[in-house]
Amino acid sequence: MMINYWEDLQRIRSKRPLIHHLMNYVVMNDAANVTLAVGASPIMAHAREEVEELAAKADALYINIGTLDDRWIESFLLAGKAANKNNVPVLLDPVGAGATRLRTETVLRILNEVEVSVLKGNGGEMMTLAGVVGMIKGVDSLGEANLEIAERLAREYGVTAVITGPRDYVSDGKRGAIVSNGTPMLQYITGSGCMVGSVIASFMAINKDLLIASVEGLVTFEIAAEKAEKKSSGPASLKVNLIDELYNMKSSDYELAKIEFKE
Ligand SMILES: Nc1ncnc2c1ncn2[C@@H]1O[C@H](COP(=O)(O)OP(=O)(O)OP(=O)(O)O)[C@@H](O)[C@H]1O
Ligand SMILES: Cc1ncsc1CCO
Ligand SMILES: [Mg+2]
Repeated sequence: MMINYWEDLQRIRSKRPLIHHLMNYVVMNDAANVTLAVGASPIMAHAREEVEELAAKADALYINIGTLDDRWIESFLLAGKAANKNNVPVLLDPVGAGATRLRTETVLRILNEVEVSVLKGNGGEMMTLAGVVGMIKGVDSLGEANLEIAERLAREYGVTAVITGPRDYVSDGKRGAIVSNGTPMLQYITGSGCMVGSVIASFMAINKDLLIASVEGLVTFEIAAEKAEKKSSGPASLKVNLIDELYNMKSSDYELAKIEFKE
């Protein structure tokens, strides 16, 4: 499959799509910086009084349940429905699904009431949603998934499923892809999963093919992370260098893409 990574990154940079985030408090600032570094325009807003207005005008909506409570949950649903009404693609990150009943039930409620375009979580979260218990500790995954689980989730929930981890598994129910870029040091930055969501959402804003947009987001973020790691002495410098590498991405960097497609 031919993917125009560089052309699509240029489209993000020239269009500067608005990415409306309902992003957890832990990662809010980093997600905004990552979104800017790829060339899109972030807004972090979760007040129930404004989310419908913003989601309706956004180029993509990113719902991340990381620091949920009653008010946030109301806003997730309002924003998601407003996005649906206006054909704005929706990415859902089910942070900590399986860790508590509230998280699992909230994700299922959103999937039921909102048409989610891309469902992206780590192995434990996504295996929980596929009915496999005990694979999550707080927000951390206790195991790696596989392409079959991604395909099952895609079919069951009518989404493009993205499962992150040492290898990332992507499926739209028909086509599948495995991305093997990245570095283990990403596990030591809180919110690396949340941040890759911002990059995927930026590609979703300019590419209607959700499987390809997901792969483009994963590959872009993870190649930047590989380059950043070479310049870093630990997680703190990795995070700073990662934002720089996203900003400084070159077309030749995409030669590092490690991707396998399954039809
Ligand atoms: N062992 C690894 N090797 C290479 N890349 C990895 C590894 N583990 C995670 N990654 C990459 O790190 C990013 C985050 O994935 P991960 O599954 O750790 O997310 P997460 O658990 O949701 O993170 P967070 O909750 O901190 O946001 C993805 O781009 C993933 O591919
Ligand atoms: C650590 C943490 N806790 C809630 S959200 C979050 C960010 C990583 O998922
Ligand atoms: Mg996560």
